[in-house]
Amino acid sequence: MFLKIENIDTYYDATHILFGVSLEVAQGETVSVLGRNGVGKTTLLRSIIGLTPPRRGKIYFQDCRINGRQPFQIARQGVGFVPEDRDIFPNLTVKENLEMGVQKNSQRSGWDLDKIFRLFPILKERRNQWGGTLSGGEQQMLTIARTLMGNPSLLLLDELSEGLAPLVVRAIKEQILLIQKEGVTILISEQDSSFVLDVSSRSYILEKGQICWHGQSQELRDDPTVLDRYLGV
Ligand SMILES: Nc1ncnc2c1ncn2[C@@H]1O[C@H](COP(=O)(O)OP(=O)(O)OP(=O)(O)O)[C@@H](O)[C@H]1O
Repeated sequence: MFLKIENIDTYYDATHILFGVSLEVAQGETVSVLGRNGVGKTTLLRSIIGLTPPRRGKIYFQDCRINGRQPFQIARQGVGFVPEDRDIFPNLTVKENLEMGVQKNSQRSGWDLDKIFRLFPILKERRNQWGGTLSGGEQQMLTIARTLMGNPSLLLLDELSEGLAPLVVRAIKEQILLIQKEGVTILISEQDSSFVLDVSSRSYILEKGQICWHGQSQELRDDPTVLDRYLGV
């Protein structure tokens, strides 16, 4: 299995957040993690990248045990994390921000400035502007693009659509579909199911730090009662 999470428990100090979470993502697949505010979606992604390592359980990436390794080591192995808070450098230009994403000595290749600019034409237009002058949606695209410059084979996307206008969300959705076509495996956390059910083949629903449902995204699209129950939409 490409990514395999076995029975993890994650804490912030004494606060127990994830309870025996297990999840799998196959190579080339896009999987979504859905759940209301505060159920532990971000914590799950932070557990994988090693920012908040689980205290119990195991995480395997490409059959290597990664929990216990440092975030930079996990990133070097090919896991890219796009955090919720659009973590760009405001005082660097768009092009410089992208260059910061390059991982030297990486065995993986595929993404360069030309390819990124084909996927995100707006970033090409803005390439000499300061990162801080971009709109929220453009900053979100820049964060995704910078992470792609590190040639991740697994991309962790945390609540991309938060606070963005529907038109921007639609553009980002199209970009995710193109990133999938490049063979990147994606795990995406979202509160807004309408956005992710169209891009993911399978979904997991988190409630109070536990997986309470998993199955085909199609099932959630066809039967809104499950979403009603767990997401209250
Ligand atoms: N650094 C921290 N220290 C203590 N508790 C935290 C910390 N970060 C998050 N939490 C708590 O952990 C729980 C899970 O938070 P998490 O951010 O993983 O949820 P989420 O599902 O991603 O929700 P959101 O939509 O708010 O990001 C919440 O109750 C939150 O208050």
